[in-house]
Amino acid sequence: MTGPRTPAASSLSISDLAVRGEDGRVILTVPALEAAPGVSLAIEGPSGAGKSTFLYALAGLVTHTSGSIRWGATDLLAASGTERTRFRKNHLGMIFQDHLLFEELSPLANAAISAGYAPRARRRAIVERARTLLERFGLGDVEARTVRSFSGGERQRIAVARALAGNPDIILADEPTAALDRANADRLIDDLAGLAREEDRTLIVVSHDARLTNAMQRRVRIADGRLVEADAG
Ligand SMILES: Nc1ncnc2c1ncn2[C@@H]1O[C@H](COP(=O)(O)OP(=O)(O)OP(=O)(O)O)[C@@H](O)[C@H]1O
Repeated sequence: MTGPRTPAASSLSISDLAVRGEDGRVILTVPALEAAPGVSLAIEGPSGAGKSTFLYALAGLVTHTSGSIRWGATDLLAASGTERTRFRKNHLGMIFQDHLLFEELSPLANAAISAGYAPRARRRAIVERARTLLERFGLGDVEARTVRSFSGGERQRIAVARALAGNPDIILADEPTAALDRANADRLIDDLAGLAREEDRTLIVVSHDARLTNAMQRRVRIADGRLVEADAG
């Protein structure tokens, strides 16, 4: 028996999106954007163009919006605050510029933080996946030290492990390589792009790093607060 098909939560469809700032000024418009589940997509554009605003909008974290952002059957902008929170918990992994790690906790406790509010049956899997990801990212001492004593690059990788530990369908990342030297950036790109590809996750990154944007299947550009397709690949 097959029931009615619901679109995968990670298929994205945007129409007539406008985001306003606190002063009422429109800071971003996205006339239309469609992305299939499992795609990797780079968002490029000059500083102040609206890239971070777009990423926050995709996570349902902005107010003063009109139009629609659909992830599968969920219209994020029409959803209540509770529904948005639930959607984020169930489907999104976010890597934002300020990592907001808990300084007093170990890398493992940080990476597995979502286990604390996940259903009991999922907790062990989250902790184990967090541990596996930290190992894959080359981090030692994952329980012995607090994150305060880890370097910028290591903290970045802990933040990535945290975003991925809950097995999200959708990963949103804002300048994930910004604080890293070339070697660490390249390693993170391989890890992030590799995991997304192997596991068929939708990955959307904002970045000025050409190596990272070139590793994505599609690139779009935001210029003067408006999203335009740069390269449909
Ligand atoms: N809540 C807000 N109210 C008013 N203006 C805002 C608000 N949020 C962002 N802006 C403005 O909107 C513009 C886009 O900001 P955003 O952070 O999205 O740019 P960006 O492309 O990510 O830039 P960067 O590459 O420098 O991080 C900026 O001019 C910013 O000051």
